[in-house]
Amino acid sequence: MFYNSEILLYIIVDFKRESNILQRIIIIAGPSGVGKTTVSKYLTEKYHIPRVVTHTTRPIRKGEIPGKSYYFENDKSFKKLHFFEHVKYGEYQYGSSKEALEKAWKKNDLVSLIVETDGVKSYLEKLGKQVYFIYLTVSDFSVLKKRLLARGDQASEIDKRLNSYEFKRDLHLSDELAKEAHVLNNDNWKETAKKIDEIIAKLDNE
Ligand SMILES: Nc1nc2c(ncn2[C@@H]2O[C@H](COP(=O)(O)OP(=O)(O)O)[C@@H](O)[C@H]2O)c(=O)[nH]1
Ligand SMILES: Nc1ncnc2c1ncn2[C@@H]1O[C@H](COP(=O)(O)OP(=O)(O)O)[C@@H](O)[C@H]1O
Repeated sequence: MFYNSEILLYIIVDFKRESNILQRIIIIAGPSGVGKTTVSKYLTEKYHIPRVVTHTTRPIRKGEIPGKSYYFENDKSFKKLHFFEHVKYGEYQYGSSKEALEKAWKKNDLVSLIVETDGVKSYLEKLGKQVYFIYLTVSDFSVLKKRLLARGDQASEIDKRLNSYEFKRDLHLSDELAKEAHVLNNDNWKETAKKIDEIIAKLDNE
């Protein structure tokens, strides 16, 4: 009897894996400086939730680690990659691969990914209910520039970023994405961390 129920449990777990019910992805979006990387790091450090590493042609920033923050590419190497989705943001290319997603899912059934809002749409279309979409925002957009300066970004890069079409677009959500989003205000990190803890507890119980 005990043996049979063990087999049954194995079949259920295996079925869930096969049908991808267990594999989920927390997608984090929002404007530059809002705290996407900070949230992703918190998920990794506190909950061992790995981040799907994406590719970019933008220059590496102070404090970033190649292969961990991003895979840093040039225009030629970027063209050779096989992407799940890719976009131009400002003057640089960004893209995520199915291989990187599978690699992260091999480590853990719950992973995180940072993308801009067109990327969010692609993931929602392709992965549907496996996606938990967090949109980060702040009450006063003027803090974003201050945070980018405090992060040590170059002033010239900050100006280009803040004036880009994509940055301005991602200050707000389209109606279509708003329906799917869990909006999190990140004015205050302690409060944000508490809200993330609640989200993880909820996801663990689903
Ligand atoms: N669609 C898509 N967006 C990405 C990808 N990787 C990063 N991004 C987005 O590209 C934008 C610029 O990223 P980054 O240069 O690191 O600037 P940050 O927002 O200031 O940290 C952000 O909105 C990221 O979410 C990707 O693989 N696909
Ligand atoms: N709630 C917050 N209050 C103040 N500073 C924050 C907060 N959240 C993140 N930061 C800081 O703001 C800067 C930008 O955060 P980051 O996570 O890199 O943003 P993003 O990845 O969205 O561009 C970092 O220096 C980070 O430490």
